Amino acid sequence: MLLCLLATAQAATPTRTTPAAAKPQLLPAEAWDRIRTGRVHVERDFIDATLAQRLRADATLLQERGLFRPDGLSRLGEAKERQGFNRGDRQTYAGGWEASEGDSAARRLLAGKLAALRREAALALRRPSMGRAGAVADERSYNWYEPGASLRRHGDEFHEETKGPKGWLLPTRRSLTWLLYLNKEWRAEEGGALRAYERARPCDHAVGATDDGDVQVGWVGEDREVPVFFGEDEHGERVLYDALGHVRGGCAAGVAAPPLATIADAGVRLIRGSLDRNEAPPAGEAIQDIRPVAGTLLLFDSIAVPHEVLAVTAERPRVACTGWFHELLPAP
Ligand SMILES: O=C(O)CCC(=O)C(=O)O
Ligand SMILES: [Fe+2]
Repeated sequence: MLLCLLATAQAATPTRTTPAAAKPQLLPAEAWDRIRTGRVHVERDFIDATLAQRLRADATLLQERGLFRPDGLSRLGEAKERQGFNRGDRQTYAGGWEASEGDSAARRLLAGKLAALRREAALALRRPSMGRAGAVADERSYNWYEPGASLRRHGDEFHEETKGPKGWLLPTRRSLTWLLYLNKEWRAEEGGALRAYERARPCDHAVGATDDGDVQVGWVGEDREVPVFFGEDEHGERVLYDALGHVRGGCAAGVAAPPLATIADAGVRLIRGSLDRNEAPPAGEAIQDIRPVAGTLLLFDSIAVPHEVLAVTAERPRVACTGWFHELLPAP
């Protein structure tokens, strides 16, 4: 996390080689290149139709048993129960993945496949702590959207410094987002697309965080996108710096949680997860809409890619299985 990072930042370029044992098996090498440089990978038929059908039936049964809770986009610092979510919001399964209720065997099958995916991702993306089963948290759940429901634009993870009192509380953070859809023959007219906001211009660098764990907070660059990270140098000064090693802002040591907008140089485009009401979408983004068809897996960096779920216009619910692979945070 320290500013020997200016040297390590360079190491995050695509010149690295992947060890022979790291040969991707579940996904092609291009998938990991896309994800590593801040794009969404879409893998159709990650699970077969039989398992998708079993998981859909399982989610439906758990929903009928009242085990889902409305769970829109939480505002940091406010208790979820007080945020007034209802069935017009996304609902998530509130029981455990290992619960004996429903088709636990189908859930176990998926868990096995996801564990293999996580190991492969840890090697291919060089995020070693993500590969440690048991040592690092995994989140997974079912998501349920009644007709009309949607999920506003958001990011899945942020720099701890920007989380207020919730920052630095946990030993891990979300590293990689996976979304697996369960909707049989879902048509475009049925809405509910996952809208991803990728960078319009190409990026040649690893996004999300440096090898030392400094988390990405923005982008710079003219023709190509260069990620900007936030960390501390050896004197305790707070520094924004890009993947090429250039300082892009900062402030003196001892300033706790400085607002990034006040310490970033003018050219830095800070990552915007959720937007304020009436706020125009940030420049430099490209929209990608993905239909949530059964068996389709989406994978992307949890920090670099804001996204939303467009309103479901179908007369049936939209069902997904979603989660995050975590990695260890460096000590604050
Ligand atoms: O249901 C989906 O497709 C996306 C869910 C999501 O973005 C989230 O839970 O953070
Ligand atoms: Fe999300």
